[in-house]
Amino acid sequence: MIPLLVDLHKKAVTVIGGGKIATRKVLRLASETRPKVIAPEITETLQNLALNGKIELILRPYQTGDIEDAQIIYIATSDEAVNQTVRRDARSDQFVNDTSQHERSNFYSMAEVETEILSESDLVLIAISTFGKNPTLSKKIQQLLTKECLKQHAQD
Ligand SMILES: C[C@@]1(CC(=O)O)c2cc3[nH]c(cc4nc(cc5[nH]c(cc(n2)[C@H]1CCC(=O)O)[C@@](C)(CC(=O)O)[C@@H]5CCC(=O)O)C(CC(=O)O)=C4CCC(=O)O)c(CCC(=O)O)c3CC(=O)O
Ligand SMILES: NC(=O)C1=CN([C@@H]2O[C@H](COP(=O)(O)OP(=O)(O)OC[C@H]3O[C@@H](n4cnc5c(N)ncnc54)[C@H](O)[C@@H]3O)[C@@H](O)[C@H]2O)C=CC1
Repeated sequence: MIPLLVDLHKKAVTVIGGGKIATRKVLRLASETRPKVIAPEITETLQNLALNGKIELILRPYQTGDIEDAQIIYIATSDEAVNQTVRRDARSDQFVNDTSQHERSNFYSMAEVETEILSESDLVLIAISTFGKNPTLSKKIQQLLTKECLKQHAQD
C-alpha cells in the first residue's frame, strides 16, 4: 500500500452504517464531499448533517445495488454479515474501507495531526498508519506528535 492525498470533491462516497464509527468517518468526509449514508438508525450528529443537507441520507438497511455508483465505500455497520455482504458486492475497481476488518479493506484512514500548530503560514499534514494492524498505536503516536507540536509552537 502507498499513501495518497485525495481530493474528494465530486467523488461519489457512500457510507454503510450510521453509528459511532460511521459518524466519525462522515464528519471527516463532509468537509469535502456530500457522502451518501445508508442505515436504518443513525446518530443525532448524522440527523443534523442530513437536516442541513450535508449528507444524502437513506434511512433503511443496506440493499444490494446501493453501492453500484459509489467510487469510495466505507463499511461501518455493527452487523458482521451485512459488512461481509457489502464487501462481496463491491467491485474490484472500487475503493473499499471495511472499518470492522482491515484485511477486507483496500484503503485505510490514517490518524492525522493538526497542521497549523507547526507553523502559522505553511500547512503541514502528518498522517500515521500501521497498515491497518494497530489503530491504537496510530492514535497514541498522533497524541504524542500533537503534544510535541503544541510544545514547539509555544516556544516560537
Ligand atoms: C483499518 C482501520 C480502518 C480504517 O481504515 O478506518 C481501523 C480498524 C479498526 N480499528 C479498530 C479499533 C479502534 N480504532 C480506534 C481508533 C482509530 N482507528 C483509526 C483507523 C483505523 N482503524 C484504520 C487503520 C489505521 C492504521 O493503519 O493504523 C484511526 C487512526 C483513524 C480513524 O478512524 O479516523 C482512529 C484513531 C484516531 C482518532 O481517534 O482520531 C480505536 C481507539 C479509539 O477509538 O479511541 C479503537 C479501539 C481499540 C480497542 O478497543 O482497543 C478495530 C477493532 C474493532 C473491533 O474489534 O470491533 C478495527 C478493525 C480491525 O482492526 O480490523
Ligand atoms: N475503524 C475503527 O476505528 C473502528 C471500527 N469498529 C467497527 O465498526 C463497526 C461499527 O461500530 P459502531 O459504529 O460503534 O456501531 P454502532 O452500534 O454505533 O452502529 C451500528 C450502525 O450499523 C447500522 N446497521 C445495522 N444493520 C444495518 C444494515 N443492515 N444496513 C445498514 N446499516 C446497518 C445501525 O443502524 C447503526 O447505525 C463495528 O463492526 C466495529 O467492529 C469499531 C471500533 C473502531
